[in-house]
This record gives sequence, structure tokens and C-alpha cells, in this order.
Amino acid sequence: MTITIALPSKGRMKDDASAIFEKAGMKIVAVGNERSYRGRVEGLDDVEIAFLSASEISREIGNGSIDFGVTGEDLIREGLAEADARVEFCARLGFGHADVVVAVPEIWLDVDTMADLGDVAADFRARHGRRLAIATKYWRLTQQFFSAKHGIQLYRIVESLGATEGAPASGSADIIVDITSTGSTLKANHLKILSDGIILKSEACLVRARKAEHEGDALVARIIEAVNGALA
Ligand SMILES: Nc1ncnc2c1ncn2[C@@H]1O[C@H](COP(=O)(O)OP(=O)(O)OP(=O)(O)O)[C@@H](O)[C@H]1O
Ligand SMILES: O=P(O)(O)OC[C@H]1O[C@H](OP(=O)(O)OP(=O)(O)O)[C@H](O)[C@@H]1O
Repeated sequence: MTITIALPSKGRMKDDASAIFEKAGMKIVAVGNERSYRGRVEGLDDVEIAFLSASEISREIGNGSIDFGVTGEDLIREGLAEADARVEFCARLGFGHADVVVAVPEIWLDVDTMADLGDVAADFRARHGRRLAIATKYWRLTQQFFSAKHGIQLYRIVESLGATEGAPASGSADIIVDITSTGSTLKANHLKILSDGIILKSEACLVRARKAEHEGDALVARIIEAVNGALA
């Protein structure tokens, strides 16, 4: 059986992902020219490498068209319902760290926790004639966190495709859910993270699509072991 591993073809995770595989004794070589989207692993004939974007990797692992992938935990949990049933997190790779957080305007002095935000959401319609608006591209994570975890039901999600942190200042939303690493974008936009507003601490992970044919497959076990060995 051929095993397909998808690695980021571009973006912030690309170089670190290839480096981990190399350290694990699986040197990646491109098939064809430098810009090719296919590769192989030196010395492992039954492994195929597909170079895809981090978000494509999360989608392809969900539909099982690849066996392994390297991508952010946030993209897996946002992209897939029942992520843990469909995907095994085989290793946390120690790069691509970013937190998915709830942030509100700094001037909301009385709002420091999700409970405070729940109170604001409950009063919002009476005060402003509309529901609290949350700008995000993380629909699933936001709904799970607000509705399922904190019992906050009175809000509206405004889809954001970029510059999410600018939404409160521009008036298109009241608060945001987005990714942060250094915190400088939040700061520049006068937003603060709620004290219990960290939805997910994400990093790059080696993930495996849960497939019956992987059971007892020596190559599958070897790949997981080698990557974990490189991290030790
Ligand atoms: N400062 C950051 N901003 C955004 N994402 C970050 C940051 N730091 C780490 N990441 C992680 O990087 C991953 C996204 O990487 P990147 O933006 O390169 O990929 P992509 O989503 O495939 O790109 P594109 O949006 O161009 O398709 C996510 O898992 C995210 O958690
Ligand atoms: O906490 P910080 O270090 O300021 O990082 C957070 C910001 O970085 C990312 O945007 P980026 O400009 O990288 O573009 P992207 O959204 O296209 O990835 C992300 O969407 C945040 O806006």
C-alpha cells in the first residue's frame, strides 16, 4: 500500500515541516522540478509526498484522500466535525504556535471574562437593538466555545476573510475570535484577550486519517515512530 503524506507547500509551516521529516531520517525530494507539487522520500519507495496548503491538508485528511498531513491543530478542529474520531493527532511538532482567542475592545473595562461577556450578550439587544456581533473565520470553534461550553446563545457571527482585528473599529462587528501569536496585531487594534478566552492553543501537528487499512501496517507505524523520535 502506498502511503501519502501531505506537507505544506507554502506559508509559515513549510520549512519546519520538511526539516522535521529530514531529522526523522526521511529526506524529502521533489519529483520533477523545484516547483513540483509531488515528492518522495529518499529510501522509502512506498511513500508519496503531496505539497498542499495548510488549509487544504486539513480538508484532504478529513476526506481520507491522504494518509498523513502536517498542519495546524486549529485548521483541523475548525475544518472537521468530530475531529478526534476522524483524525489521530500523532505528534505535536513544536512550531506554528498560535492561540485562537476571544478578544474585545480594551475600553470594555467591565468585561474580563466569558461570564462578563455572557452578561453583555444577554443585554445587547435591549441596549443596541441587535445581537452581539463576532467577527471570525473560525465558525465552528466559536460556536462550540460560546454555545456549548459557555452557554452563550445570543450572538451573531460575521464572517471575516481577513483583517479580522479591524472589525470592531470599522463597526462591522463588536468583538473577534482570531489567531494570535505575538499579540501585536491585537494590541495595535486596541483589543484585549478575555482571561478565560483562549479557545485553543494550536501548533503544527502530524495527523493521520483514521483508516482501517492502517491497522497493523508497519510503514504507518514507522512514520509515526520516526517523527516522534526526531522530536525527543
Ligand atoms: N501569526 C500567525 N497567524 C496566522 N496563523 C498562524 C500564525 N502563527 C501560526 N499560525 C498557524 O499557521 C497555520 C496557517 O498557516 P498559513 O497561513 O501559512 O496557511 P494557509 O492557511 O494554508 O494559507 P492560506 O491562507 O494562504 O491558504 C495555522 O494553523 C495557524 O494556526
Ligand atoms: O499575534 P500576531 O503575532 O500579531 O499575529 C496575529 C496575526 O497574524 C496573522 O495574520 P497574517 O498577517 O500573518 O496574515 P494571514 O491571516 O494571511 O495569515 C493572523 O491572522 C493575525 O492577524
